[in-house]
Amino acid sequence: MTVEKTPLEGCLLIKPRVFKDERGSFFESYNHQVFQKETGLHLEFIQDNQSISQRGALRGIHLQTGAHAQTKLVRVVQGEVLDVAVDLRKKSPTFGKTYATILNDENNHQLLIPKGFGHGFITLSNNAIFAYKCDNYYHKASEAGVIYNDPSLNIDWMLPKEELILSEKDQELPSLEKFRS
Ligand SMILES: Cc1cn([C@H]2C[C@H](O)[C@@H](COP(=O)(O)OP(=O)(O)O[C@H]3O[C@H](C)C(=O)[C@H](O)[C@H]3O)O2)c(=O)[nH]c1=O
Repeated sequence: MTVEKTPLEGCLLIKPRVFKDERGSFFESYNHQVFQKETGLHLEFIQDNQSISQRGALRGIHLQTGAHAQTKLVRVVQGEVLDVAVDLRKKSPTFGKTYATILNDENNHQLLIPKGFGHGFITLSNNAIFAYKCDNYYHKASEAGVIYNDPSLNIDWMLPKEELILSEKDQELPSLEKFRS
């Protein structure tokens, strides 16, 4: 696997080595030893999540705060999403800055979303199976987030507004400014 830095400190783009033959393809979606060696990070992922979304479904921008903050290693098992990491670390020089990349079942790319980052994605394929590893357990009371279309984030979600499908919760998330205050 190769590991590429992004403009946001700690947010890494990970490209696994894919073996293809006449039957199809194979790759190690996670190897603890290789991950530690290539990233230099000593993380212990303790919860795996999976969500299935239809085209236009936009989940985010979410994070857990404080002692329950999570590092996430995210990927697409099937389909395609635009995945977005938002630096919400209040003392970071890149606070409010975003990094977006296409994750799909062709490139098999993964994104490492550090603690303190907001995370969201929009589903671009008819359906998408999204899987990710977390280094801290779900803790509802620690959930926070920022509204997906905050103008100061300037995220191009690629689909027209009328195609977007959001949860009630996500439609009521605060602005970046409110999150920061
Ligand atoms: C995240 C989570 C949720 N749940 C329950 C809570 C709700 O009853 C139901 C759906 O939760 P929610 O609507 O928050 O799911 P998503 O919108 O996919 O949330 C995720 O979306 C973005 C992209 C993220 O990065 C986060 O991991 C996570 O916030 O699953 C659990 O039981 N455990 C969990 O770890």
